Amino acid sequence: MTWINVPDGSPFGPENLPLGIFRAGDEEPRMGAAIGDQVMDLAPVASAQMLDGSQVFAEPTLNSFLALGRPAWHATREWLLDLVRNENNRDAVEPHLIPQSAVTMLLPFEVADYVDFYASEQHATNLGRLFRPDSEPLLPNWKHLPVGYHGRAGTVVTSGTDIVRPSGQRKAPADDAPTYGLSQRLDIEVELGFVVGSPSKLGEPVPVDDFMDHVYGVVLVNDWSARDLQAWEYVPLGPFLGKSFATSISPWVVSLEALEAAEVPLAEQEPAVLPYLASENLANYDITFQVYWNGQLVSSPPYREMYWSPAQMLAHLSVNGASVRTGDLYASGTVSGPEKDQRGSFIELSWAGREPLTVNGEERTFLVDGDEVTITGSATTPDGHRIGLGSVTGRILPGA
Ligand SMILES: O=C(O)/C=C/C(=O)CC(=O)CC(=O)O
Ligand SMILES: [Ca+2]
Ligand SMILES: [Mg+2]
Repeated sequence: MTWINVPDGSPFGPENLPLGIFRAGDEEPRMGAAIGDQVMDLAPVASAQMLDGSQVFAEPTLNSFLALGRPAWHATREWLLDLVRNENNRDAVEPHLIPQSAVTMLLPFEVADYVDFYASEQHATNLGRLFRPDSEPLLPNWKHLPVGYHGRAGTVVTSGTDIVRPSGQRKAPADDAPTYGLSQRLDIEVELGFVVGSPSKLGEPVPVDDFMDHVYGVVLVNDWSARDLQAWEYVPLGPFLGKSFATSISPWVVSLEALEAAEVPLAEQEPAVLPYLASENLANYDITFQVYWNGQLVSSPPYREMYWSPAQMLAHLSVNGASVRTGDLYASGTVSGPEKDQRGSFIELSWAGREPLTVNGEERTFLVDGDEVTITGSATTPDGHRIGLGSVTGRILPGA
């Protein structure tokens, strides 16, 4: 409950309170919390209350806040919950509520390192069938470790950024030689991204049970993928230019504390994992995404079906002693469920172009210039409230 007007069905009810960076007019960008259709401007509220460390709310990225760690994240959440629940705060807060329509949302944090996993069994099986039709779809390592690769942090962009169609080398199996040109198989990947707050030390793996100490929250991710570039370049070192041209994230970072109400146990893993990946407390999130292609709903991938938990991903990416930094982003990998209308990429939805979709009356396989894709996602908790992640959107511009 809250004294603030929150429209029915809003992704940003009073239990959620995600954080982001907004710009109002020509003022300096700073931190805000989403509540209903409004942004709470945190810096003036915190400084009027002489809150300890209130200067972090005036910064143009979340990084300083993220570096504070779990006790401070928790205290901030308690403070925000009290602000929105307790009507005594109305006079202090109301002047600092700004309509979201009046602000521009920016990239919420400076991305340190970016890692992309491959944690959906359905997606990995589908892509195995499409990319490697003559072998077993799941490679022998897949159920022993969360497969991933290091991506390009500098090309992570915020929702609303236009995506220029990339060029590169392509060679279909039937072609004699590679050619250079614009990607003809531009695709999306629906993913959940985990945002690291507290760093770890070089040489010290992060134990699987320490996930909550390091990860602050989540964002929506669209890992744009040029399938023709990818198919030719990826053996044996994995994705490179087919993925690195742009990755879009949503502007609001939803805290793990808010998402806790939507936790579900991880499904049993068979074969059993090695001890550094094992824990009694492995959880997943009951989040459902929606994919809109030029406004038409084409898929609803379910996160709860993911094979690897985010805690296992963090334990694995640091097990060799690699440290994590404030602002690291690691993405789950494409989220695909068992049903056709739960697939998280167009290569799967159109079965590599062989089974076109009908989008607003037109046949579609991969993205054409001018197309716009919007991904939304939310969890409904057992007590019936909704924790929304907002949306991430991007439009394809012609390449040069
Ligand atoms: O199976 C492959 O060769 C590669 C598949 C992907 O596109 C990898 C990827 O980006 C990971 C993911 O999003 O699940
Ligand atoms: Ca991906
Ligand atoms: Mg990408």
